[in-house]
This record gives sequence, C-alpha cells and structure tokens, in this order.
Amino acid sequence: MNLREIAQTIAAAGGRLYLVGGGVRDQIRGHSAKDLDFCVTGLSTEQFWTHFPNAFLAGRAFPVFRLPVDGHVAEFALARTEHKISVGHRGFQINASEGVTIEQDLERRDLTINALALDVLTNEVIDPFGGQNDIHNRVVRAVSDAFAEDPLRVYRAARFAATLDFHIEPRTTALMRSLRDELYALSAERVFEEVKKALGSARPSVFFMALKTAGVLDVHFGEIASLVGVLQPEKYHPEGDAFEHTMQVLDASARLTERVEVRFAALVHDVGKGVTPREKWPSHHGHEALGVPLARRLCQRLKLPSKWTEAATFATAEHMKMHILHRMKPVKVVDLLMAAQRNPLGVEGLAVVGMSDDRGRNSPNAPSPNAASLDALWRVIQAVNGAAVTTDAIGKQFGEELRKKRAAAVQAWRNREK
Ligand SMILES: Nc1ccn([C@@H]2O[C@H](COP(=O)(O)OP(=O)(O)OP(=O)(O)O)[C@@H](O)[C@H]2O)c(=O)n1
Repeated sequence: MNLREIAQTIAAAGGRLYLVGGGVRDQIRGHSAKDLDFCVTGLSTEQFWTHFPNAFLAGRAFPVFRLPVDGHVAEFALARTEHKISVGHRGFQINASEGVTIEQDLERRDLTINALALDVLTNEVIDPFGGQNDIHNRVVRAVSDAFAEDPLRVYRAARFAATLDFHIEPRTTALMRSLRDELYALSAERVFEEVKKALGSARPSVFFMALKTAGVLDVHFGEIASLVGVLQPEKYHPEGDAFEHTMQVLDASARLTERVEVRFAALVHDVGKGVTPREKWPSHHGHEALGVPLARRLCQRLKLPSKWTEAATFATAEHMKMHILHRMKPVKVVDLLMAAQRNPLGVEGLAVVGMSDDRGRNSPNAPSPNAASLDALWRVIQAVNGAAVTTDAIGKQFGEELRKKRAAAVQAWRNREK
C-alpha cells in the first residue's frame, strides 16, 4: 500500500492520518527526513487493526503500529495525551482513545519545532504552537511547562540546538535548569544517544554550552564543567580558560573528522587541567597523566563503548607529544605511532586531536607542522617491515630489532626533510 491509500482507508473509516515530529520539521527546513512517524486520529486500536490486519502492534505502553509503506516500514501511533503521574520515563497516564485530537497529541510534545503535523491527504500544516515561526527564526522553544515531564528533553533541547544550529530561548533554558535534579535518574544509554547526535553536528560545542548556560553541565559532564574558570598560560592560550579552549578544540575536530569517537577524544583531552592545584595555575604540568582516570570516569558514567573509552584515554595521555614530536627521539616516535595504531583512535585520530589542539586557541586555521608530518612519518614507519630484520632474532629480540630499524628510518626521513 502506498501512503495515500493508507490515508484514504483511514479517512473512509472516519479517521485522519498525519505526518508528525521530525519528519515535518525536516521537510519545512527543506531537508529530507530520515524516519517518518505518523499519527492517526479518530480510530481505536481495534478499528485500526480491522482495516490494517497485517499491522504489527509495536508499543506496549501506548498503541503504535508498524506497517510497510512503499516497501519501507513506518510507525503509525494513535493520537494520545500523556500526563505524568510517577517518576521515571514510563510513569505516564495515557489516553489514546479515538476522541484525542491532533492538537492534543501535539501538545504533549517537547519542542515547538517538533509539535507540527502535516495532513497526508490535504497537505495542511497543523501548527498550534508556532513551530514554523521558530524554525524560521532558528529557535528551540518548549511547547509548554509539560516539557518538564521528561528530563531527557534537557539533552534533546541542547542536541537540537547543536544539530540544527538554533538557539534556545530563555524560558526553555529555565525549564532545563529546573530539571537538574531529575537528570541523575536518566539512563546512561539515553544520554549517550543524545551526546552521539550532538557530537555529529557541525559545532558540537553548542550542546555543551547550552548545558552550561542552563547550569546542568556538571550532572553528566563534571570533568568538563571543572574546566570552567581554569586559567592557562596566556601566551599559548589567548582564547581564555580551559573550558573555552576545550570547546574550540571540539569544534576544530568536527571540521577535521566525521568520526564521533575522535571528536569525543578531543573533548576530553585536557580534563586533567580541571584538577591542577590552583596555586600552580596557569601552569598545568602533568595534566595528561592526571586526566586519564578522569577521562575514564566520564566514559564509565556515560557507559561508552570500550572503543570510545580507549580512544579518549589515549588522547588524554598522549596529546602533549603532538607538540614535541619534532624533537622526540626517533624510537619514541615509533612507539607513539605504533601504540596509536593499535588504539581505536588510530594515527589519523591522534593527528586530528593534535591539529584541533593547535586550532583551539582563537586560531581556527593554525598550521600544525607536527600533526601534518604524522602521515609521512607513519608511511616511513610502515615501509619498514619484518623483512628489514636481517639477523636471526626471534620473539622479543625480533621486535626490538624492527623497532630500531624503524627508528633509523625516522631519523633518515628527518635528515632528508631538514
Ligand atoms: N522526549 C521526547 C521524545 C520525543 N518527543 C516527540 O516525539 C517525536 C519523535 O521523536 P524522535 O524520533 O526521538 O525524534 P525526532 O524529532 O524525530 O528527531 P531525530 O530523529 O532527529 O531524533 C519528536 O519529534 C517529538 O515530537 C517528545 O516530545 N519528547
């Protein structure tokens, strides 16, 4: 069945079919939508099933059906109202009877830009809360105080600000602030889904800045919040405190790679600066080693995949080497790059963190000679394989011989580059 046939069947049974949520938002923005969600008014669960016997009832808490449309499976939820009656994201009283209107269904939603519906048969846009206007003005705005019924919406609002490059209006920021205590109860998996989407945006800093403005950054990102107000040497860091630097590094990384776990590694690389004793400021000697357990703690709190944790802790431990690579002993360069290659960050990820670190100082186009030479150095090292070991060494000794041959190749490359 195609969508029009489904809409006509629903209309003939006395109901109405609407496209809702992100699909309408993206269409109005002139973007193609990823997944399409539909809302059905005027039909009960039994009536829907009578007309679409092959629909699969997917929801347990409320009626939502899956149905193939033009070869793709789409979701059809019956219009419903929701009222919070107890804690947790399942503690809602739900009414999904056929009398619920599309306007009532939109009212339970988080943001005006998501509280839009498109009548599939007439193409009429239902916009009771000014969502089109907010899309036009690039504003993230809560539909109502019912925003506070789901604390995940704090992260959703910050995430939409980042992915759409919108700004959050003050009343919504105040609602986000009011949900502070409830954020602790969110599952790490749900928070991580939002973080991942935010990291995928062109300017992920917007997400963290929005949380900071709402006074909730420390709930899940305490190690990042601790960087606020931390002084750094002005000569190297004209941008300001360690938090500002981190935000600039994060955005620089987003311009260099699509890999979100590398962007996350860039986010955490300096967390050690948050625990430098104040009397040592603006120096942060040893912040790499201090940062490793902090980076790990942050990853554990968010229950990140182990690859993310390994990449983040590696970047934290090793990022300073990117600034002294040219004067490191060749054998140390070999060790660093081999370790980077074994790590999920990879040599290319390490280069991104190094380059971003150079650019996160009010200099988005700063050259990074060390990071730039990494690629050439890595090719030089890789070109030396086991065949280069001419002695009959085995095991550990073989490895040591290979390491020395590679170090010699690094030295030879340096001599040629001089
Ligand atoms: N905590 C939530 C989650 C979702 N929604 C509503 O449910 C719709 C669908 O949610 P979802 O698929 O998670 O998000 P989208 O808005 O479609 O955006 P994206 O696909 O980018 O996540 C949203 O548009 C919004 O109207 C909500 O009000 N509150």
